[in-house]
Amino acid sequence: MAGARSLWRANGVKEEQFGKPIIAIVNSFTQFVPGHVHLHEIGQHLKKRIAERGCFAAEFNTIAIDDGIAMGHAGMLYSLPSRELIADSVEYMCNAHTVDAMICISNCDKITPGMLMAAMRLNIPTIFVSGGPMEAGVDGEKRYDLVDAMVMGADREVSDAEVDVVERCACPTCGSCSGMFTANSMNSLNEALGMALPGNGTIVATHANRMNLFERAAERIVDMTDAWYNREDASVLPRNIATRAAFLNSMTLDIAMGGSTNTVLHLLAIAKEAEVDFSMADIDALSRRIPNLCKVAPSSHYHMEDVNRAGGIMAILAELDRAGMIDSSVSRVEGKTLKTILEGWDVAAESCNEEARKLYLSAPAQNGRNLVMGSQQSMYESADLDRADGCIRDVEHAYSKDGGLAVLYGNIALDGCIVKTAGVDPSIFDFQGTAKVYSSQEAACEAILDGTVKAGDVVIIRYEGPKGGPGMQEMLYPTSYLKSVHLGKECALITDGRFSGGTSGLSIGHVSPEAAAGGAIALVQEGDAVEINIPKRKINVLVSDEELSRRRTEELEKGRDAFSPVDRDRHVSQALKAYAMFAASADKGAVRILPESI
Ligand SMILES: CC(C)(O)[C@@H](O)C(=O)O
Ligand SMILES: [Mg+2]
Repeated sequence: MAGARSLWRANGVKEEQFGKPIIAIVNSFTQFVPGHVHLHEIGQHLKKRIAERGCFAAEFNTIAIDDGIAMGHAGMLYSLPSRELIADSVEYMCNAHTVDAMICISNCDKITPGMLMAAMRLNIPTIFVSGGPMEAGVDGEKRYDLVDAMVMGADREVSDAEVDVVERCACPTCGSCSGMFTANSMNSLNEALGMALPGNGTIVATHANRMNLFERAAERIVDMTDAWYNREDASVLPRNIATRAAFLNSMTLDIAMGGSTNTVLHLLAIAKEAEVDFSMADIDALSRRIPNLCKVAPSSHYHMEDVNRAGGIMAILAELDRAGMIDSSVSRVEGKTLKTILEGWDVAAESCNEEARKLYLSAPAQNGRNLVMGSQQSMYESADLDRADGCIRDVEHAYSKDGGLAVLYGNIALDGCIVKTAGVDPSIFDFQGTAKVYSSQEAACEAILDGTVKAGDVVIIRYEGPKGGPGMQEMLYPTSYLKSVHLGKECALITDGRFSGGTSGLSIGHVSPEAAAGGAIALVQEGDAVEINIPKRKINVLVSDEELSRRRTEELEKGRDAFSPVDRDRHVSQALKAYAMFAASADKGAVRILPESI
């Protein structure tokens, strides 16, 4: 292979680096996404650190889509499919160049899951480190985030001048938007899965300790390659870290935090790549026994920086561990069990180490616009260790005994659907209303804003699933608009599409099978009564089985046009059609399923 070696020399490989593992720095830097805007130089910085340890590292980039910018127009069709594109491109680059290990620099919504899917597929030593959360926006005593800007922007009772103030302050720094939105949910889950170091989900992007985290991850990946390639220690491989027990831990954390509903989709997809048996039935079972220990925006006034001050993800895992709700014998990227890591990193434990105590005091600078990673060193004066009334609660003082997510089943969701109960007012846990049916997000938004949707309605948005959209749009606008018109507690919304982590209210998504795959959500008619009962995990359109099957026969008589929207004019590109052709419904993670013959 003299040719390849010659080219590696031209890439900068030194004589002494031949024969040693090649480590890919899989970066997701882009200037289109504030969560990634600060990642330009970090890749090269890590390359130097890895070289100091004797290995050759080479950087490549993945794409990254900003859901908040893509939202509300046709751009959102591309967001979820970009996850598969990211996974594929990492596989292409790594396999084409026979990469031995990866350090994955992710952050926003689809990048962490896309890279995790690739890590499970490739099963080479891999460590993740995310770009970190954005600081919350500050206006006097008030804290704002992106979702506040969206909701207030459409609220007729909020003046343009007020909206302008919030728009300018809601997203002050680099990093992933500051609430428990999808990016932060995934980066927190990744910490619980064992693929990222403590602090990954919660240290703000601007803090010097975020830079330290990157450096520690670079050190660790060199040790991980040594463990696997020189000592045959397989415990550092992704599939030996992300085991079924680890997936259950990760989902448990999500339920305890009331994370974004997108995590369900992504964990199912990642588990499929890892060939781990993990399904909606597991999520359903967990949601019935895991309490809600932490509420973050949009479900409370707390932001990720407050979770960090309370001890971050390790503190929540430790509370869950004390109650016997997770399996802490799983191994992690540190090469240690979760139990061992919790001993050193749980701020509520006496055994907590000094490094951890300092890390969890990392604070936002609250100094206005700052796009530079690791550029400030503000520290909280004290930690939030109030487990009865603080940001993180112990099991005894849980926000609710039931977790923050629930899987509902019924005649319009035979394979299930998802609701973030942490964001639903308990007064509407049991809700019955009248269906108003729309075949696109746009049509539903119009109806909400022009007053067609009234108190007591159940807004059904169908043909927005993985196949039907295609791309399973994230619909923060209709759910935010319901709040803007003050119907947040008076209406429900049901869709085969999905939501942003910023969504709260009685918003039920991921209805499976989706309308375009023949799901009964396609058979709901305007004026039908719909019942939703969260404690009983039920969702039904109140028409008889005979009537539903009569409607199904009528739909099928349309032949080629059956189970497709009649009144929608939407341009779908070739690229999206290719995804739609293979996309499974949300209960399978919206992954592409190839025909068995291929
Ligand atoms: C733009 C948001 C809030 O990040 C959204 O994309 C999410 O999924 O949470
Ligand atoms: Mg999103």
